Amino acid sequence: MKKENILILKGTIIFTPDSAGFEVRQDSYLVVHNGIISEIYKQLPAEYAGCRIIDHGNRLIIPGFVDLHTHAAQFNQRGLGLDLELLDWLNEYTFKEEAKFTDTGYAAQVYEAFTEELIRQGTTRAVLFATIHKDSSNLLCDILSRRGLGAYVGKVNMDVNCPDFLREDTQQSLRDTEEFFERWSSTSLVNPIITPRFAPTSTGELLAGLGKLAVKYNAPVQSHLSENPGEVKWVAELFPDQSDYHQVYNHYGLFGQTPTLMAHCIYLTQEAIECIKSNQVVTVHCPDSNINLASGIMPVRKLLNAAVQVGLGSDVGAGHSLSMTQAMVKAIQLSKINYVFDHQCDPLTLSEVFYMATKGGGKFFGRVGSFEKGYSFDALVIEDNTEMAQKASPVERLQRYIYALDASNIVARYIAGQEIQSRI
Ligand SMILES: O=c1[nH]c(=O)c2nc[nH]c2[nH]1
Repeated sequence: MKKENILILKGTIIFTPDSAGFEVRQDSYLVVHNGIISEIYKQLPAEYAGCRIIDHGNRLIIPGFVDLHTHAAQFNQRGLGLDLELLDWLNEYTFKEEAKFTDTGYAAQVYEAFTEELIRQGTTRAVLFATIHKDSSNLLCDILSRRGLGAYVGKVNMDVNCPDFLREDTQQSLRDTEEFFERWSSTSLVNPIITPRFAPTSTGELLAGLGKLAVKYNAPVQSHLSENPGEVKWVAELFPDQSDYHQVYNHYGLFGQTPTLMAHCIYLTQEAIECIKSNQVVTVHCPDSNINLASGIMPVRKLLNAAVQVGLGSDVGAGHSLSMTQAMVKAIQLSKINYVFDHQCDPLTLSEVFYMATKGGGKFFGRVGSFEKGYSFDALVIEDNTEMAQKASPVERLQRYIYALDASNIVARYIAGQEIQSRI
C-alpha cells in the first residue's frame, strides 16, 4: 500500500459495534487504507513508520452521523406552522414552499445552505426528499456530490390529492423519475431513491409504476407511514381494498421488496409490525417532528423488542433542526415520557440512540457508521477541552457533547476517508 493512501488519526476513539454499549479505545491510532478502516492500534506497528499521522491528542473521534429522513426542500420553512397537525401543515405551509422549487435559482440557494448545515452539524450520510421537480432534484445531487457528502436523494412523486401546482401527470412523473435514476444510479456517494411522498398523494397507477422502477433499478424506496391519526383514517378511505396502511405500499412492491425506509411508524397494528419485520423494512424515528406536529410517540422499544430496525431522522422542516445530537436527546426524552405511562417500555439508552444515529442507520448505506475493519472512514473529531473533560470518562465526555455541547465542538469531518470542510 502506498503511504499516500494511508491516513492515521490518533485520539480517543469511541463507537458502537452494537447497541448494547460503547467500544472505547483511548490514546489509540485509527488506520485507514484508501478510505476504509483497517485497524485500531494502541502501539502503531513499524510498517506505518513515515506515514502521515494526525495527532488529535485527547480529542474524541466518533463515527459521522447518519440522518435517515429529512426534507432538503423544507430547509427554509424550519420553525413555521408548527402549531398545526400534519395535514394542515402540509396544505398551509409545505406544499406552498415546495412549489418554489420550479425555480432552480431558488433551489440552488436553499440546497447550498441546507448542505452547508448538514456538514456543520456533523451529518456525513443522509437520506433526503427533494421535491417533484427533476431539475432542482438534479441540482441537489450536484451540490451534495461537489461537497463530498454521502446521500440518497428522492425526486418526490405526487399525482393526486395535492394542489394543482404540485400535481404531476402520472406518466410524466414516472418518466422524470427514470431519467433521474439514469443520471444518478452509478455515481459513488450520491444515489437516487424511489420516493412516493405518501399513500394519500399517490394513485395506484403511480405506485405500480414506481414498484416496477424499483425492481428495474434494484432501487431503494422511502416514504412516510402511519404518522398521524387523521392521515391513517384518510388512507383507509382512499384504499378500501387494502387491510392496513402498510399494505398499500406492500401491494405495489414498495415495502421491503428492495431496501426500504419508512418514516414515523407511530400508529402500527401488530400485523404491520410483523410485516415490517419479515420484509426487513427499516423504520425511522423522527422525534423532533413527532413532537412539533403533535403526531405521537413512535413505539421504539416495542419495535426493537420485535427485532425491527430503527434509525433516526431529523425530518426538517417538521423537525426544526438538522442536529442529530438533538435527535438523539429527544429520542431518549420521548422514551422516558413513554416509560412514565408504560413501565413495560424501558427508556432508550445513550448507546442505543448513538447506534441508531451511526451504525444502525449506516447499514442502509453499506458498511457505514462504525470503526470496525472494512467500514468506510466517516468520522467526526470532537474538541471538548474543558475542566470537566479532564476528569470525565470518554463515555461521559461523549454524553456531555451530545446533550450540552454543539456543532461548534466538531473540529474535523471525514467522509469515505476524505476530509470535508465546513465553511463556517
Ligand atoms: O413529516 C412529514 N413531512 C412531510 O413533508 C410529509 N409528507 C407526507 N407526510 C409527511 N410527513
